[in-house]
Amino acid sequence: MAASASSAVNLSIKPTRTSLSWKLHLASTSAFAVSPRLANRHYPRFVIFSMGAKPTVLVAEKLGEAGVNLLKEFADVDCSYNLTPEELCTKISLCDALIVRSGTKVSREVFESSGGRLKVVGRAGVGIDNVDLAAATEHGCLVVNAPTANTVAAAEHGIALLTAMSRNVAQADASVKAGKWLRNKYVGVSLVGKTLAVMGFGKVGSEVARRAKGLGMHVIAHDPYAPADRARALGLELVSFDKAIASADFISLHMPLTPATNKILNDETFAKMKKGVRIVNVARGGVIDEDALVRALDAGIVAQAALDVFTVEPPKDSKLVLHENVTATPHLGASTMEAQEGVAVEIAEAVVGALNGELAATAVNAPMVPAEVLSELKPFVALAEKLGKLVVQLVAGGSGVKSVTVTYGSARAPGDLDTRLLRAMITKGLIEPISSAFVNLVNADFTAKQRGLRIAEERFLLNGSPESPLEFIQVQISSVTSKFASALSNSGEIRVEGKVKDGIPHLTKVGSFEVDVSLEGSIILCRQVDQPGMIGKVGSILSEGNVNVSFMSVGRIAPRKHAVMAIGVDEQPSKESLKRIGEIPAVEEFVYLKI
Ligand SMILES: NC(=O)c1ccc[n+]([C@@H]2O[C@H](COP(=O)([O-])OP(=O)(O)OC[C@H]3O[C@@H](n4cnc5c(N)ncnc54)[C@H](O)[C@@H]3O)[C@@H](O)[C@H]2O)c1
Ligand SMILES: O=C(O)[C@H](O)COP(=O)(O)O
Repeated sequence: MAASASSAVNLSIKPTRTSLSWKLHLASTSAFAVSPRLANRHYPRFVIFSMGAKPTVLVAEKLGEAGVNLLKEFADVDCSYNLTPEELCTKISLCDALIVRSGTKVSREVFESSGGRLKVVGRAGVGIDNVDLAAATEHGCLVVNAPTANTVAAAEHGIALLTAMSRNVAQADASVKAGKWLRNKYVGVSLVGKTLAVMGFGKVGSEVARRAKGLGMHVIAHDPYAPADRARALGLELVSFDKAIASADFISLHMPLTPATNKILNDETFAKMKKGVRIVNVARGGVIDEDALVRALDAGIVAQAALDVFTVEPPKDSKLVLHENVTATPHLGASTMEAQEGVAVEIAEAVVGALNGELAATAVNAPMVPAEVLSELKPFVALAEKLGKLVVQLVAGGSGVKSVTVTYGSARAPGDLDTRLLRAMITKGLIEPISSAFVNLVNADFTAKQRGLRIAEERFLLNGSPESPLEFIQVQISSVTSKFASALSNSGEIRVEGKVKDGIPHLTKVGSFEVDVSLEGSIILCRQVDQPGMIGKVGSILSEGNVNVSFMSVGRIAPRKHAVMAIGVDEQPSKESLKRIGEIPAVEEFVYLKI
């Protein structure tokens, strides 16, 4: 894969930020006290941590007690319900995490108002259409949800609405309470033998399908992304959208609200349905054009509708809700005691895990990297960030970094190496030293794109054992000038390469020079005429300046020609020491790099 140029971005070198703010990096220990139950998980941790204080979690909607208790073991928990948007924006700057259900709009303003402190939004449920995901990602805020605990509750509510609607339970109940006895008016329709089209064959849809089959219905499903074998396993057929809506006696909606599903039931699609079709919606109100549904009900195309969800919740002065053939519930799909306890625990664990650095399995806007993959990539993650940091400091001020190529040398088969994490850390290394941006796994790709920085990845397939995921990582920046000309490869790119040795990241190549210096502390790269006494001269200047040398390595093209010396230093040399190194006659160029 070749790197291709994209729009220019001029990155000026600024001092590296000291991180009083949250950091995203791998660490073996946790910054926060964790409940024994959570501490038992042995994941490498992406610590997004503060300075040892307990994090603050704002719970903005009622959450099951078990979840709140779990959060309290780890964080200061502020349960403040029914906040206005303005109150939420004010409070959020004091919070590290926010937990909501579907009733709170987590808008761009919320992320902007957080001043960078908000690091996790937990959605205690499935649908994340009330969270501005793009804004979350841009602000480096992880969004996690609780996708499984309310599935059965939602499916049961779907079935409850289906059966209640077909037998007019709600309308009949209201009439009895009004003192009427209308046995002829409320004659229903049977379900057995009728065709039910399940639209969206995911978690809830498949549970509804299973239950509807138990009621003797003929079930078909439409889902462009569902595997056919999952449908076959339940003994039903996946069909096209048009076939589903045209052949159904009942339609049950179970797809997420996305730009593609927004108002997917509209005048045009209602016109294609069987006259007298009945519709259940426990997904999201927005998948139906509500005005069109009123028209379809009035025209008798739709005989009845049972709705748990609405475009605007709660609906106001809604003709639809008041329609006599509509049964409405106030978004109760997930509202069983069992589901709410389950969701609360599921989201509390996800939020605590995320605050504590684990890559959440239910992350919505970040790659989900399995724990085993994380574990084996851990030393390479550190290498990736350090190489990124190093290479960008080799760029001469004023050169715009546009195009970076990362080459992974590995004996693993292509496709058997998940590089998203490594790419994110290289991006972090490239961007953070030269900007005030905070880059993490969530926003790395976005931040790179926003800066017009294109990062192309290549694989170099090595012979040998694929036991280790990687042999080396090489990072190249093209179309720039370097402040250390020896870092340029023969083809003119700034190039550095590194390996992991005994678990420690090492720099092993600079331009065409082989070196070997551990990437701890900082580094002086120095090009000189290869001659005796050079190591001693540089070493004594550093020791006179009280700078401890941790590592030294010389790479040369041929004896007595040019050599590049890489010196690892524990302390930052003074300007005077650096000046004296530059004045050694055989030294042709040198650079001091912070890592
Ligand atoms: N009423 C409630 O209280 C309640 C409770 C739980 C879930 N929900 C909602 O139910 C919906 C489904 O939840 P889930 O947990 O089953 O989600 P899911 O992700 O498991 O399933 C959604 C399915 O919809 C499919 N889909 C996507 N686009 C589609 C399209 N254009 N046409 C047809 N299918 C499409 C997906 O492939 C997926 O299989 C979500 O909108 C969720 O928010 C509501
Ligand atoms: O998407 C969901 O999980 C459901 O719509 C439930 O929403 P709720 O948590 O607001 O009940």
